Amino acid sequence: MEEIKFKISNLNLYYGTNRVLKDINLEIVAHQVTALIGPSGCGKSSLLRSLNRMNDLIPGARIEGSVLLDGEDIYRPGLDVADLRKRVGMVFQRPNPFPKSIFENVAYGPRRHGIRNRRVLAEIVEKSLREAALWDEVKDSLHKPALQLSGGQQQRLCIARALAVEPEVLLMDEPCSALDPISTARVEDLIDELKRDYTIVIVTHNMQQAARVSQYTAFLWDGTLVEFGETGRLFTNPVRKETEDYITGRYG
Ligand SMILES: Nc1ncnc2c1ncn2[C@@H]1O[C@H](COP(=O)(O)OP(=O)(O)OP(=O)(O)O)[C@@H](O)[C@H]1O
Repeated sequence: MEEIKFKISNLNLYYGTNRVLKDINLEIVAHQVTALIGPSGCGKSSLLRSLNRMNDLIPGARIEGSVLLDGEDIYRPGLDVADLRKRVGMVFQRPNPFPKSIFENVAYGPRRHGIRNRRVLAEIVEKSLREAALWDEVKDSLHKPALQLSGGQQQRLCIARALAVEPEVLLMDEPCSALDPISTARVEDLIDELKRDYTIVIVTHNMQQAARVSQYTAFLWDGTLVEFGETGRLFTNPVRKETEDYITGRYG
């Protein structure tokens, strides 16, 4: 039986009076990649952000319904949001390294969680950079400014930074949209490897990318989850007409 990492039930999200997610019911399978697709403004990023409560940072944002992580409601009163975001890490559209060295970017999270020992930090940095498939390129320049890396390297650095606190889930919001095709291919290969150890949810505008990297796909339209299923099936044999029109490029 597949393990369910997130169980999203009757989720509504409002920004002020604007309801942008409508009665979403969705289960995210552990150790698989789930892609969120749909036209611009349909609520993909909002749904992604509701999985680690990043929407809490938006004034006027409010949710109804529940999101269970390993069976526990992440919106329950008293939940430690910092701890939640340690378990559910995030990588953004544009690589956003800190203006510090490569080493310090990756060591930042572990330091914040109380790790001070230099040798332990160095081990975490190496392990995370290896996992993000960046180690070989930067091992001799760990103290160089991160902002001197190429865009594709910076995005892998941001993935390493997210992995350094040992999350269980990685949320990726269009992680390749600022990358060239070669860097995109590297990040896609990486996503495939990372699913062994992590549960991944990725927002993408690129349907070929969704088809390449994910095992499950959710198609959203105007805040509603129109169709969800195994990626191969959804792309070859969509049940809903809206899905078919979208994936064949008839709109969106
Ligand atoms: N910070 C915010 N404050 C108010 N409304 C917002 C905010 N962020 C998004 N919205 C609105 O919520 C709706 C869903 O936006 P969201 O960014 O989740 O969609 P999306 O599918 O990720 O879009 P895109 O593909 O263009 O990034 C849109 O109508 C958008 O205008």
